[in-house]
Amino acid sequence: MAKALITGISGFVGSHMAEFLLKKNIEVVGTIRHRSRMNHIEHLLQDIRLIECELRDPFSVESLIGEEKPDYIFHLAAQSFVPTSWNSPIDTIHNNVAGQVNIFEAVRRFQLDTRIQIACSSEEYGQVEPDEVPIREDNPLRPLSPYAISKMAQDYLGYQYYKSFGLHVVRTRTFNHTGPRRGENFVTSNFAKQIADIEKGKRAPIIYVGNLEAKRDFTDVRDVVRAYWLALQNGEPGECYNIASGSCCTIKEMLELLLSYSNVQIEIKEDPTRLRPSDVEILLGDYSRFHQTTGWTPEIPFEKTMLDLLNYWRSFP
Ligand SMILES: C[C@H]1O[C@H](OP(=O)(O)OP(=O)(O)OC[C@H]2O[C@@H](n3cnc4c(=O)[nH]c(N)nc43)[C@H](O)[C@@H]2O)[C@@H](O)[C@@H](O)C1=O
Repeated sequence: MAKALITGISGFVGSHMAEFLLKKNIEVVGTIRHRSRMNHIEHLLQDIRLIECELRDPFSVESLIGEEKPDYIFHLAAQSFVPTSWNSPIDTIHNNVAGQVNIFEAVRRFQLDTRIQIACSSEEYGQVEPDEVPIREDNPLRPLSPYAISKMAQDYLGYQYYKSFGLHVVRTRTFNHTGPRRGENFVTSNFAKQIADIEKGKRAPIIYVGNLEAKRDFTDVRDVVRAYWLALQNGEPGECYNIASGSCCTIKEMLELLLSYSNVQIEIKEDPTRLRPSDVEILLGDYSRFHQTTGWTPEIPFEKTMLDLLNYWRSFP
């Protein structure tokens, strides 16, 4: 039986990745930290193994990799919220970069032929010119946040460890993704939760928003984890691939879709604290390189993703 290690298994994507791999009969081991919340993976605890590991600590990572010797690593653990990266830039960069270097070094030390997927991001493209969409992998990277810098470093470290040491690293540059369990800081989940709370009478019928003009390309998380699996089956080591839906909408259009699923009358109000020092205007991805290599296409329509997300928040008392 093949064995997969998922870093950040208790997180949004990690929990969906674990579900996907278990259905494929892969043995699943995941890293958690002492303060990790377990609510996303409670239903899986019988079928997975959890190991406490601080990825920033090289000793912790070395003993984990040496003990487990996984066939696959899905490296999903990260500080992934862009606004937090302005408040704690060094922490974001250190967390995201050091954790990954520790994994690479441990795989190298034990001379494993582990296949490693690393979760890079469309945020790396940053400032995109109107004639550059849909964005291809060879577009210049013009990062606009410390988070984007941390992901560029992860991305290029993946390239470098492949070139220097032959590590089997596949770099997935994923555009926005969402679905049930999405953290409530992120815009889709934040708006869905506000609507669900208004429906329950827990708050006044006013939804607070930030920049509604930004355009984003959303993929369902369940399509994304399938892409990560295919990246390690058929992806070229050292290569980077866009994972995207190939279409985008404004945040306003996304909000209107969510509101169309609700019967309550809701007022929209801008909350200035939700505006960012600089916001990426448009992210629209061309995923043809990944499609040609793996045959992947996104399958779940955006309308279903957003309804599932709203119903997820409605399911809480
Ligand atoms: C690919 C990339 O995708 C994600 O990064 P993100 O695009 O920053 O995601 P988000 O959901 O925080 O914002 C999306 C857009 O929505 C705007 N927006 C408006 N109003 C609110 C609002 O009220 N809250 C938030 N959070 N955003 C708002 C906000 O200004 C931005 O333009 C992460 O997964 C990241 O890890 C990643 O890699």
